[in-house]
Amino acid sequence: QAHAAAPAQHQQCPSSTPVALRQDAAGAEGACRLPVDDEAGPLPLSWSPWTHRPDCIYARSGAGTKYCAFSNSRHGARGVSIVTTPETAADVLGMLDQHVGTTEPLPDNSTTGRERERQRQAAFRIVDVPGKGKGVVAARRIAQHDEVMLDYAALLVDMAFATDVPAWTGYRVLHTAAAQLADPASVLGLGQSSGQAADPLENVLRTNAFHTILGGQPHMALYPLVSVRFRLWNVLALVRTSSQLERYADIVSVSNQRINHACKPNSYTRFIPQSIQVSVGAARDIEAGEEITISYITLGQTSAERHKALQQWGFNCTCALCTAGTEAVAASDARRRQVDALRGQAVEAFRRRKPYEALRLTRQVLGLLPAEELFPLYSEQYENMARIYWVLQDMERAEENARLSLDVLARQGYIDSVTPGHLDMLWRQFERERTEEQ
Ligand SMILES: C[S@@+](CC[C@H](N)C(=O)[O-])C[C@H]1O[C@@H](n2cnc3c(N)ncnc32)[C@H](O)[C@@H]1O
Repeated sequence: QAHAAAPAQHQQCPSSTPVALRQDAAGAEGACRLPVDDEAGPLPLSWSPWTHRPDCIYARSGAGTKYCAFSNSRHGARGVSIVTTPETAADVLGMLDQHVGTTEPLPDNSTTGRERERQRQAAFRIVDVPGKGKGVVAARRIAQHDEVMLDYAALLVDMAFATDVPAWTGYRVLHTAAAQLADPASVLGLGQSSGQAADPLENVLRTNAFHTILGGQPHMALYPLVSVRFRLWNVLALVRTSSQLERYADIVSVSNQRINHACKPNSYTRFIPQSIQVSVGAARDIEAGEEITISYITLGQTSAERHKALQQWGFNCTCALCTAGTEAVAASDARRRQVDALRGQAVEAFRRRKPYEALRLTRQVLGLLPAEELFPLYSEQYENMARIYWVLQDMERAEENARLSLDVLARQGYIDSVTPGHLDMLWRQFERERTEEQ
């Protein structure tokens, strides 16, 4: 209620991006969305654009903090449900507006949306992959940086919800959120690699959720197509009710489309906060029939480090690199250790004001990256080259490398295109770093 009374021109919505930086209409007008909860009126209009009346519970502690299930069953392909506070829900409406507007046609209902979806679908198909269950393979050739798939978040849950709410009612709200999706099976049918938690939906979250910031707050998010395991320690301490199990028993077995892990993945994921989507892009050209893979863990680790990291996630990796012969694995490990060491040495040399040494070391790193297919590191290394040339006042080479760095980001979709504005931002950043160092 507090922000309803504030003068419109000075308003800043509670936890969201400052008004000046917001692209959505509500932000531009300086008007904050009013939080709605279960006390909103009985008519759909009162809780619009949510398609269901919010189902809310109070947190165990805290001055009347409420969490509710907010659903719009028409968002994206299968609806979206967000279990969060009314304030966060109000904040994220700006993001969802592009897709949840009650008068605007939804992208997936429009001809172009359907066509785009059809083309995307045509890029991959789901097959059985020996030793890994289901997997995703390219149905046609996919060029480097082309989008392989684009997925909407289906279920988002505030991280604090898990520990803040009483278990039984917590499960109720969670299951209400899932049931209100246009396609509840897309979430409830996701794999559960552990039966550790009492509730099946909790296991699904533990197995598949991405960490996503929403309205400034950490949330777990399920993107059913992309769905990647994400370890959540002690997040949900909730219990199952047998009636919920019965209700879902017939849909929990539905199979889903998901991407397996590889230690030299051919694809990468990118979060699109404006629409709460995840996009999967090709890190290199992918041939028809090749399995689409992403990395579940930090890229560039050695076999022992990867084994340890993946053990925590509950499986032994059988990707091409891990099952290559002992010699190939040892050679890869040696290169990875070298990349790691050289990156550190280059930074250290630069810090000690030895730019030519830093240049030599960075060039060596760049030379090792293709063999290990560590694509995300290209942008960072080209930026370092630009930084060194900038210090050496060789602006021609600085710009050349800055463009290479930005070009990688543009091809990954992080920026629309490389503009002089982006170059200026880099120069300003280098300038700031120099001032801070002095
Ligand atoms: C998010 S799911 C991926 C889809 C899964 N294959 C399925 O059929 O539902 C993650 C699970 O797939 C399997 N998996 C994924 N990548 C693997 C890999 N590189 N080696 C072995 N198993 C893998 C593991 O069982 C893992 O727990």
